[in-house]
Amino acid sequence: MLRLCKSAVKTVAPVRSQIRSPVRVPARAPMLMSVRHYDIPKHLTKIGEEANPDFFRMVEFFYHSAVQVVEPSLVEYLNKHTHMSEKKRLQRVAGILKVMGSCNSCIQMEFPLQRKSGDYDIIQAYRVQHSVHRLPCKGGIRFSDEVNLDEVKALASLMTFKCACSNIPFGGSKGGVSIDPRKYTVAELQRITRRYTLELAKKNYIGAGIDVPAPDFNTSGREMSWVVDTYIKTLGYQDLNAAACVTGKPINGGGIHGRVEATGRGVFMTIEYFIHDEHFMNLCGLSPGFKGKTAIIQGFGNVGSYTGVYLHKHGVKIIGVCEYGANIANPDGINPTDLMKYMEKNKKSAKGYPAAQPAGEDLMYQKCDILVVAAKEKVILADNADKVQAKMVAEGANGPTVPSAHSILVKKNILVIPDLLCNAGGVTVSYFEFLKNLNHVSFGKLSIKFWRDSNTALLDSVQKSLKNANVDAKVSPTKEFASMMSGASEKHIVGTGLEFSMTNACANVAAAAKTHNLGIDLRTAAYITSIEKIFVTYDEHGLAF
Ligand SMILES: NC(=O)C1=CN([C@@H]2O[C@H](COP(=O)(O)OP(=O)(O)OC[C@H]3O[C@@H](n4cnc5c(N)ncnc54)[C@H](OP(=O)(O)O)[C@@H]3O)[C@@H](O)[C@H]2O)C=CC1
Ligand SMILES: O=C(O)CCC(=O)C(=O)O
Repeated sequence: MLRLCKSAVKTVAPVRSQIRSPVRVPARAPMLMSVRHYDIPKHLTKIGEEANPDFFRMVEFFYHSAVQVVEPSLVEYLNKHTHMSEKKRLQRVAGILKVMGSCNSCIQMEFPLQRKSGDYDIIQAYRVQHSVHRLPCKGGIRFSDEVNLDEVKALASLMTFKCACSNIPFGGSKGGVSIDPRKYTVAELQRITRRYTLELAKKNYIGAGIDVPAPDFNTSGREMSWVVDTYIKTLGYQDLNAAACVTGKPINGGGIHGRVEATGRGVFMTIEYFIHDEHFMNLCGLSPGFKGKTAIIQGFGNVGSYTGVYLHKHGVKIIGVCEYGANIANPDGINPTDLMKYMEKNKKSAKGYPAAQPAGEDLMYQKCDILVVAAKEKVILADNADKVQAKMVAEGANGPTVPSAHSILVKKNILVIPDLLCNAGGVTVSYFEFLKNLNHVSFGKLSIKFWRDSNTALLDSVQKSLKNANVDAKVSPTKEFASMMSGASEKHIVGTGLEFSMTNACANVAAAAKTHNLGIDLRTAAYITSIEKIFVTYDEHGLAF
């Protein structure tokens, strides 16, 4: 796959490993080196033009396209192995890139379910571990009648690159059960989830050190409770860390404050980062800042609704919401919290929402500043990308844009915040929940009393000093200090930890876009930051026995 073109000369930057600065990282001074040419694998060469490619092929294509840009600097990075010949270094780079692009393992299962009616269904389900370069692997479980092996492989590979992009030390995996949950009773869904978990446990595909699922499309804390309960009561009964076998659990079952809204909150944080970046705003033709901005949200489930809540809180007018079978619009703005309450009471449908008007099928293509796509994959295709009028697209969903559409959006100077960066808030807070479970104590619990006592003693001491100096004053904490006297709460730690992580990831991606002269193409930049980090791991740990 690698071909060496000795004649050409190009400037590229060396691999940056684990940039940790929470603020914008300046692009490194480029280094002079020879260009190598990396060929996209043959089976993917047409994917860039296909109208509706397979999902896994799509992610593979994005990965290999980014490799084409970054491969010379990976070769350069291996110059540090002075004992290796040039040939060996090239072989090592090619080997690492092959491993990184391949899927480690997949399981496909079929099990029976007796329906309430007495009939039997055969349920098909999957779990894919794309990368085990870090363990455990991490990725949600999706319930949808569209689930198939290709989709789960694609989603698992996205998890690999997503975790690396945000410095979350996990490999990538994903699970899916091929059912339409609306067609099953709650009791039936519980039996499906428990049987699925048992199959994962028997096949060694779940466990705190192995593979840790979480919620995704059509699943939530309820299903995660069933997962952890099944695991603890069966194969995990001797495992002290059994509660860490899944994240996104309700608080009472070992969950963490802030996971429910984490993905949407993270989507908002990425929009916030780029909307305040003058360079990228110039490229897409928007004025920096939230003032006067409008947004349309496609998919108002967990991710879309919380993204809306945070955008609204920061003054962005939500002028349209596209939901399955019910598009609604209001040029004066929709209140997302109010809409969430309405949908909760209205069988999760936005139909008939009184504070907005029904809108046509083309709502997604109406003029707005920010389009949030938060429903599912392959929504922006070659034949509708041209219709998108937003200046920014935030990919709350996984894989909403196919490669041919991605090229059209880039040509139109639309700033796309790519899925692997944009929706990483969920897995980030899942990581915090995982740590909480391994610690067997919630964040702050051991130090709260100490901080309260210590700060109270500080105020007493100031009061006494004033008294000794004959100053008659009552020392009392300000409202702000009073709220911090007991140190950081779990909620506070999760909020600030998430912000640190998302901002850092955005800064790394922005820096990679500049270093590699990618202009507005943040997707390639995001893949590059992930590839660089995973590459260093394989180089240091080794890749084959
Ligand atoms: N939950 C999480 O933590 C994370 C989720 N994601 C991704 O975000 C996306 C959404 O997931 P999540 O919010 O959890 O899922 P939910 O099931 O909570 O919400 C999905 C929403 O999208 C709607 N929808 C489905 N198809 C369409 C369509 N064609 N047009 C408009 N709306 C549609 C659904 O409506 P209806 O209910 O009527 O079908 C539902 O309201 C997925 O791609 C998922 O992989 C990414 C990172 C983390
Ligand atoms: O929270 C997690 O572990 C994974 C969430 C997820 O499935 C995703 O980011 O797509």
